[in-house]
Amino acid sequence: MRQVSDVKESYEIGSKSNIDQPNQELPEDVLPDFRSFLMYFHWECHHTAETILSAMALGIGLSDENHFRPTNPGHNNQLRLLHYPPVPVADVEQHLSTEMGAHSDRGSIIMLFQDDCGGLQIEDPHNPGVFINVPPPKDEVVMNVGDLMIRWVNDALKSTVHRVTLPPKQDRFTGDEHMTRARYSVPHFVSPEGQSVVECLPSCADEKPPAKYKPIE
Ligand SMILES: O=C(O)CCC(=O)C(=O)O
Ligand SMILES: [Fe+2]
Repeated sequence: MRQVSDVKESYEIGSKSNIDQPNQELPEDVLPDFRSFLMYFHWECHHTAETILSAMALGIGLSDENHFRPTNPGHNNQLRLLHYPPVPVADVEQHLSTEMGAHSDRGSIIMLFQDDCGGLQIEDPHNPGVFINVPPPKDEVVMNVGDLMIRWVNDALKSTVHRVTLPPKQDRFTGDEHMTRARYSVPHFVSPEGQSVVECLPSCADEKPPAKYKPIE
């Protein structure tokens, strides 16, 4: 079997109340204000996520727009800083390395901030195996539905399979060595509390379609 390596570096932080995954703090004198800014940004992202979750609750027909708040209070969220360092374009074209392989994210919803490099793709839900470019929107956030949310809503929403690959051809490399440009992205993963039971919402299941997934904790 040929090994395909994912080439990236990441740093993650979450709520200080998450004692199962304590933050690995950088010393304050190494990057002054880094910690406090990241904590501020983490909670700003969560507040925006709460608004999105409220819109989703109304969109799927719940009468309580705050339905997802008690199970998603933010203490199990993760803010991930991602750096995809330059790699030879030929390695990616020959499938010796990839930026990030195809996957769906686990939690409730995911908000993704990215620079202008491009390379993010989603799988066409109607054509498995066919990937579509998601051009980097300026000053916008890309939002994905996570694997736990689809259990709540009984597949009324889909969790998006996505991957990161080479940017479009005209912008694929820099320099004589044909290296990719460094890419930076910041996903914020919103996940339910560890003790929450994720089970099909009554309004999303009747005989047609019945609940497709068992409750999980
Ligand atoms: O870097 C990106 O644009 C996507 C990151 C991602 O999908 C992830 O970290 O799960
Ligand atoms: Fe992802």
